[in-house]
Amino acid sequence: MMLEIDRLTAGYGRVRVLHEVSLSVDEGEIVALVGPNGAGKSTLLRAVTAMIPDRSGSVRVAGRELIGVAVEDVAAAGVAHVPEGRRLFPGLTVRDNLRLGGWVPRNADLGPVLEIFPRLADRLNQVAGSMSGGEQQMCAIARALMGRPRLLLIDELSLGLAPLVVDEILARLGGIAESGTGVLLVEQDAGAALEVADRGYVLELGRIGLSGTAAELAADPRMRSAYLGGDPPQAPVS
Ligand SMILES: Nc1ncnc2c1ncn2[C@@H]1O[C@H](COP(=O)(O)OP(=O)(O)OP(=O)(O)O)[C@@H](O)[C@H]1O
Repeated sequence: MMLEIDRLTAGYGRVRVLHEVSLSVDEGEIVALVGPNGAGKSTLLRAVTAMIPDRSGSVRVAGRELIGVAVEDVAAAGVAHVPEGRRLFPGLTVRDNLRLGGWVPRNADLGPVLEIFPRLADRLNQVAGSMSGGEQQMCAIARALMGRPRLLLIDELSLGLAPLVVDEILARLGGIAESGTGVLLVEQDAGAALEVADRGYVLELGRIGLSGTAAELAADPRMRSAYLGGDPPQAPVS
């Protein structure tokens, strides 16, 4: 397993947000984590990356325990995080944003990430803040890939983007996973996430409510009525 979370409890000070959450992401697998606002999805990503100190349970990446280690050790274990809102350096060029993502910036080879996001190749000298939202999201994911992570955590990829742009970016995740990287995708847009994911989990009030393959979740009546905009299950007509 690339990521194995076992009974993770986490929160902020005395407020517990996650309650004994267990989930996994295999090598080369795309796993969607969906659920309502405030369920704790971003908190789960922050707990994996050691950005919040109040954690218990187990978080293992490629077999290595990350509970109790510091943020820099998380990066060294091969975890990259694309946070909500992208957090690019808007005044720096695309090239410099990408180079900052490499663990050894001076030696960073941009080739592999430009292959995944060719659109960035034409914009290397443009300042990141002047690009479209979709291009900025590509830049944020590309920056995270510069360290050749084993595990890529992406928070709200679709935030503020048009559906067609979201589809274009999501379509690239397959290529990233093909190289063996595990992808954990936190997404408000459950329908779009399940289209590219292999499996998924639904987080509700800090607990896993439902899980299964993407096809199972997409067909689940509760999932359809709550998150996929489908009709609620109908009573049988007598
Ligand atoms: N820094 C913080 N300090 C205290 N409470 C926080 C902090 N960040 C988040 N929370 C609380 O933790 C809970 C879960 O928030 P989180 O952002 O993880 O949810 P989410 O599922 O990602 O929601 P959304 O889809 O709206 O981003 C919320 O009740 C939120 O108010």
